[in-house]
Amino acid sequence: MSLSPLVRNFSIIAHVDHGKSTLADRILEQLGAMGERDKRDQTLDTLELERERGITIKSTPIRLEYVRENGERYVFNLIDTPGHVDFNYEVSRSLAACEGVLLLVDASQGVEAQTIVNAYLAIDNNLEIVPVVNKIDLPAADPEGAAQELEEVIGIPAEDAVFASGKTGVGVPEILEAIVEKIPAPSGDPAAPLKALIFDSFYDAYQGVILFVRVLEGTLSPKDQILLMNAGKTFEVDKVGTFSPGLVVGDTLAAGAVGWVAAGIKDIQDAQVGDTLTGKERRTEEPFPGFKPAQPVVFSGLYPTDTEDYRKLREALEKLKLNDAAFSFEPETSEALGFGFRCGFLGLLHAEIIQERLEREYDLDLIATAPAVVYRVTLTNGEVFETQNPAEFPTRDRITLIEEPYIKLSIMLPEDYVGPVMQLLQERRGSMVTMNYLGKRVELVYEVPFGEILYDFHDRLKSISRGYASMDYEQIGYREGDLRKVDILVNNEVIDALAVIVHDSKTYSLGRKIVDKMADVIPRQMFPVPVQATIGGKIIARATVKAYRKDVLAKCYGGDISRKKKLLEKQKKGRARMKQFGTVEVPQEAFLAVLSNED
Ligand SMILES: Nc1nc2c(ncn2[C@@H]2O[C@H](COP(=O)(O)OP(=O)(O)OP(=O)(O)O)[C@@H](O)[C@H]2O)c(=O)[nH]1
Repeated sequence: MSLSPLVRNFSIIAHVDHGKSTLADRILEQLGAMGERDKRDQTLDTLELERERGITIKSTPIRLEYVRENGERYVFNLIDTPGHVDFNYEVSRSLAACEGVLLLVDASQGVEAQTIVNAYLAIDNNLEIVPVVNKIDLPAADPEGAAQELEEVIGIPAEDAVFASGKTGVGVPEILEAIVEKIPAPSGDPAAPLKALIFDSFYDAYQGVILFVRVLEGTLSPKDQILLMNAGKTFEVDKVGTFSPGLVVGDTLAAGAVGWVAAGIKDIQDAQVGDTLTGKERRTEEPFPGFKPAQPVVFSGLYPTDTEDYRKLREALEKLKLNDAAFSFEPETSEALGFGFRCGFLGLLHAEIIQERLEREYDLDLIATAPAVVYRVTLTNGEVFETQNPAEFPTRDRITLIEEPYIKLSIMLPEDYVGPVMQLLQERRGSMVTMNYLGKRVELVYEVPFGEILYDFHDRLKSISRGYASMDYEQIGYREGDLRKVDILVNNEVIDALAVIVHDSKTYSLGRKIVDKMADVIPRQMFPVPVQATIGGKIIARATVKAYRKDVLAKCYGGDISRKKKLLEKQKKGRARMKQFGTVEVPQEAFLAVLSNED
């Protein structure tokens, strides 16, 4: 007998801050899943950093029991999804493990950029959508307006929306009923060959990698020999179980179930999100479609400020990597910064999180170089290679074609700010795809080079729109770009770690800004320090860090001109020696000078 008719697998999706965690907690509370011990705010967000930043990074499913008024008992598997665009692939895999979603919209904010993107992820996965207009307790709430927007923008009938508040709990019983009524039970044949989708994983020091899986077909039990189809590796299952919250050991997981598997997997690279489990002998015909290996798209160099910390940094990176298939690092040497690592991330937030964890949890002081995307370069000899390290960029005369990654960016904003935001997008080399009016709000869809939004785009967008604009994006592949490498020289020496790749139209303005900013932050030396920006050896901007002027003449009250000359001569020599032997201290700020390119 299969239990699946009484199972509901679902997820909650929403724009950031629309109240996903709060509502999830209220549902947990109503279903009695939160013992006093666990009753902290927002059980679903686990990492300390997640709490502080108020965002969800790792998905943690929870198994709940719901008893209807007529006595029917249901098992709800609530699968949480990360709340940031860097992790959209993880979101899409978590959704693939569900039959339905609660789509939350803040009643005072209405539909935002991430509401739309998430709703489409759900539609692409053929999921049933239960629309929920949340935070209706707010004085500024306009539940009907928000429901209407859902209908206009996404095509979900306004009358289907459940009005609720995660804060007061109103509407939560209706949501639970809607989950039973609208979201289909999982299907799948428990007797078929095993087919299970990995939608998340983490590394446990004792059991190895723990896989979070949705069983689509067949059954999974301890001692089973399994094959990870994309990785091409086989393992023996140690334990399986469910979530309650926390890992609870069970006997088997049958078609329709959401649970976890431990199979002595040591390397998280072997068990990537999106891969399919099947039997080693009795295989399913096709893996679950849409597998994408985790691939870093943003790169930055990380160097210990204290060279003694190199080993400590390596060990910390290795530990973080155990738990994060999407993070990569390899040793790199910079003439300026010494020994460090070139690290790859899913996006800027991911980069910031890892850096912060290194500094906090591993007590490391780091210098991070400006983040860069992956460029594709075709050389005159026909060779094509990808590089994300400006220091490795070939010279102009060896290049026939440079391509850069593009994204499709959607922005929701009040119509009053459309002009300035369009101007910002133009500055960032964006081209418009569509513009939709929704009452007093507008959805702008643009195609923009990814490198152009890496730095301060989001902050600028927020400040231009007084915080009202929201954005989301997806990658759409490579396009030709007229890009140049700008080198930065301090004291006439190229500082490799400061090189940046920039569009031809921006080389002069960016070069100017970088050298000015650097001249500002580099401490004064005993001699003047030139800071220059160059392209292919040609200087395009220059600034000088002024020297301290030791007032050697102060000692010669008037008096002898030859003595004055001698002193000045002496000072000049001293200066030359300093230049020769002295090293200029370049502070971390200078490495990020490129980031403040919009001042
Ligand atoms: N008035 C009111 N405030 C709410 C309600 N639900 C959430 N909030 C507040 O809205 C803010 C965001 O809530 P969260 O539950 O953290 O939002 P979230 O969608 O989980 O955020 P992410 O995890 O970043 O996606 C918090 O300050 C909550 O206290 C509600 O129903 N009514």
